[in-house]
Amino acid sequence: MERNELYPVFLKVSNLNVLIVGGGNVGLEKLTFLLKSSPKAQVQMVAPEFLPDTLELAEKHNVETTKDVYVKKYLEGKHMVIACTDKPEVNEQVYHDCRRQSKLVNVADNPPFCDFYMGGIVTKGNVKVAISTNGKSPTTAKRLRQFFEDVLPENIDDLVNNLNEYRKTLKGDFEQKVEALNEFTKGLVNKKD
Ligand SMILES: C[C@@]1(CC(=O)O)C2=NC(=C\c3[nH]c(c(CCC(=O)O)c3CC(=O)O)Cc3[nH]c(c(CC(=O)O)c3CCC(=O)O)/C=C3\N/C(=C\2)[C@@H](CCC(=O)O)[C@]3(C)CC(=O)O)/[C@H]1CCC(=O)O
Ligand SMILES: NC(=O)c1ccc[n+]([C@@H]2O[C@H](COP(=O)([O-])OP(=O)(O)OC[C@H]3O[C@@H](n4cnc5c(N)ncnc54)[C@H](O)[C@@H]3O)[C@@H](O)[C@H]2O)c1
Repeated sequence: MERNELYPVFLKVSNLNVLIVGGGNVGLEKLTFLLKSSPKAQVQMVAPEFLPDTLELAEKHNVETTKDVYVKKYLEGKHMVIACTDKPEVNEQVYHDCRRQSKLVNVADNPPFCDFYMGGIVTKGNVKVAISTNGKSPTTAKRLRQFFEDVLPENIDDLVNNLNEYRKTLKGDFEQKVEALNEFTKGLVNKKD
């Protein structure tokens, strides 16, 4: 069986500068999911035309919208870039410019031109589950997201907060704490270890 070898990370996009090149349907979709997870993400968008919905969402979240065609100067100071124009040659230019400057780049909907993929994301309080199908089926990622939104209990955040409090009350060295926390939570899984 083929195996997903991508390495997931949880980015603090409120500390990172993100550039979205393109302001159409796909730009709106990427911005929507980014802000849904990270409402304080630092984002700039550049495109000659923006959809009214994009402008409205951008304004709500202090996203800078720049009416211009893409040129390399917009990469300055950016940590990661998403390209989603309707011009494949522009998207590829963004990809190559970013690679040359060691910036992480995603050409939306174009897996070979992605250093990273956006995932399906479920958030319940402090708990976040990110889903990837290795770029093979975004529809499956969406359906799995909906499935986990349904099955993850709303009170999962209570467990996290209670364990955080319990951890603070524990005495002893790191290993003793780990042992106590594992003993306390072993009923959550069936495996005996
Ligand atoms: C998860 C999600 C996050 C997000 O967008 O933030 C996401 N796509 C979502 C939805 C979605 N996108 C598309 C459809 C239409 C149905 C379909 O084609 O399946 C649907 C479903 C729908 O809308 O119902 C079109 C599409 N997308 C890609 C291709 C190219 C290809 O597959 O080759 C095509 C075809 C374009 C064409 O035909 O030309 C590629 C990518 N889309 C990814 C992410 C990355 C892989 C994630 C993974 O590993 O699974 C990857 C590789 C790159 C990237 O964009 O990062 C978000 C669900 C959010 C949610 O609901 O929770
Ligand atoms: N809409 C979808 O759901 C969908 C699904 C799959 C694939 N696609 C593909 O993704 C691409 C984008 O789709 P869309 O629906 O967002 O298109 P769109 O026409 O709604 O938006 C394109 C955006 O790119 C901008 N743009 C054009 N030239 C630019 C440049 N030189 N620099 C910066 N921005 C520039 C435009 O101003 C506009 O904001 C298309 O190639 C489309 O075929 C779209």
